[in-house]
Amino acid sequence: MLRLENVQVAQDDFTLNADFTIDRGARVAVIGPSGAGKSTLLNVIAGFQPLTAGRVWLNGQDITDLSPGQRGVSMLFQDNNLFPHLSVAQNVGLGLRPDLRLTTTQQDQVRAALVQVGLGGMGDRKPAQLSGGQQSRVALARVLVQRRGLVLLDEPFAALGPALKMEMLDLLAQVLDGTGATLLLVTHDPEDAKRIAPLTMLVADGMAQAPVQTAALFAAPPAALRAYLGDSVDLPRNL
Ligand SMILES: Nc1ncnc2c1ncn2[C@@H]1O[C@H](COP(=O)(O)OP(=O)(O)OP(=O)(O)O)[C@@H](O)[C@H]1O
Repeated sequence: MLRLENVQVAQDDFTLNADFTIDRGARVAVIGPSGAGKSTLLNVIAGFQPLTAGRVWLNGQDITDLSPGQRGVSMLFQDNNLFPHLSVAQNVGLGLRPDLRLTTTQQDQVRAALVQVGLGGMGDRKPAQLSGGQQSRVALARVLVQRRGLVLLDEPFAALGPALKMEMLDLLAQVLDGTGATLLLVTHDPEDAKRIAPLTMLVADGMAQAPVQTAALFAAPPAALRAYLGDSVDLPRNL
């Protein structure tokens, strides 16, 4: 279980408050206007950004003062964060050991993660020798290989076309089915939320609200969500 208890993050004129609980194994989409604090929220949970007030709990442990590496949390950033001079396998291996001194078992884990995302046999390539979709798969494999209980994805597939993005979301769901990890997925696309996340959290007006049922939220969006979605909620699907 992830618990943000009276959390506040303040920087310059920006403030984000959060007070919510997410059950272990839940899948939550994080949606809201640009600049509302979605990335900030993930950074706080991952330990990359300090709190001004409050505590963060993960499975009963107070992780507020732990470094990112000690938290049992994996985070995937918007740009995939692949290193062009390293091979695909090395990029995945970084998830296990930043110095890449992998044991034979860890090398096997890297190979298995690459197979899992459909990149078996491509470990020796450089990222530039892969398509955009394949590069996203490498980044996902790096998250998988860590086998952490909480996975934070910050618009991971935003650069992909619709079909490829759906494919990646389905792959992600399949992988989470296997590991039982909790997911927080930042997205600007309501369809992403509907496809993968039974719960959705709205971040708006300085507040990360408690997650609610995705279907119910989009069926009757509150004012802040309506303002963000604009008319797009009413557009026919084929437009
Ligand atoms: N490194 C930083 N230093 C100072 N302010 C920052 C920094 N990064 C973000 N901010 C500010 O913090 C606020 C929240 O930004 P954040 O990136 O969390 O929003 P977001 O909801 O993820 O936006 P987007 O959807 O555009 O990615 C914004 O006002 C932004 O300008």
